[in-house]
Amino acid sequence: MDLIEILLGKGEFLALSRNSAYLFSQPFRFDIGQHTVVKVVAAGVISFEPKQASNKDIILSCGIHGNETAPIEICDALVQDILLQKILVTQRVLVIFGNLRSMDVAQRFVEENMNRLFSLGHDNKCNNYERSRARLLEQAVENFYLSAEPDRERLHYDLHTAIRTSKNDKFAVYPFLHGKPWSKAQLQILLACGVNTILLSGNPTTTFSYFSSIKFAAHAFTIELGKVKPFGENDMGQFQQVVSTLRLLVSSHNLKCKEFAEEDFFIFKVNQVINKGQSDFTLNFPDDLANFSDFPKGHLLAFESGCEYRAQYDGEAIVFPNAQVEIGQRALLTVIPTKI
Ligand SMILES: O=C(O)CCC(=O)N[C@@H](CCC(=O)O)C(=O)O
Ligand SMILES: [Zn+2]
Repeated sequence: MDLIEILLGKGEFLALSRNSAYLFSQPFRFDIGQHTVVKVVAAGVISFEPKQASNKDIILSCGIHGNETAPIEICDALVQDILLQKILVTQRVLVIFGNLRSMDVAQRFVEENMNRLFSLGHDNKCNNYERSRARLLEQAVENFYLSAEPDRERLHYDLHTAIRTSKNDKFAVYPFLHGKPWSKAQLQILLACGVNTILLSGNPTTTFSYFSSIKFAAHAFTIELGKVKPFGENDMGQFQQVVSTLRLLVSSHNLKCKEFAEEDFFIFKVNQVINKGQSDFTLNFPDDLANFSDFPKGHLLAFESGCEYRAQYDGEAIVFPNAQVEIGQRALLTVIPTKI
């Protein structure tokens, strides 16, 4: 059996990408039935294009951090079902399994956090797996969006899970839009996915979602789906809404969502981005404290030589605390409630 027959017969694109990446060293394409063109871009990168007219270009990425397994399992099952003709795409879809090597070692990354490597330009001075992979993924995104008409709707949902538990279990980071309006229609899609908590970012970042947002005006989000678990240990019942909504999104012409209502959401804006400046950076709360735990004004949140970081508002909450990051990288976000 050749590779295309194996993909169409078993649908195991991710397994082959991880076990036999050499099979995907050159791009290739094939058809599913009479209706869909499949383009295999590289190991872990595959697109599906309906032959009939469509109006959306949708990117679903996962595994940018290799130990965030629930999104990887969700996208793996989706790709299998498309290849096996259990789902018929009606929109152009690019599915990206980001950091294949870090999946193998069940780590967030091998050498460097890939989600700090986008929009950096093609600087080859320091090279490693994550840097070259980030460049490949940027190129795949560019090719995917630019090979269709520009007036189509572009979406990019970059699916993650958080290192610790979260009081608001599923939440999305809305990248900084430089003054452009937030899309309420997009928030309704997120709500249909079971994501009712939104963090409005106030600055440019080097994340994958910000890259697609700023460079291609895509509706892009980092979407956090619960807490990191090893492969096979996710309770997939927790993801029914996101699974069914993403499947509808790629296989319908017009996903119907309910009307926007502010009270359906918890909206926060980022108040402080606290970067680790010294090796002795310390968080002043327990390792198992959940994301979105809040503090009174003046409470000491973290400290390091020469610096203290305190809550500036009553009710300021912590998100993504991580004292183990490299010096210079984000070790903590604080957020405060807001409205849009
Ligand atoms: O739980 C954590 O500390 C990190 C989970 C995660 O990977 N989050 C993303 C957020 C990206 C963004 O701010 O848009 C990350 O840290 O890369
Ligand atoms: Zn992540």
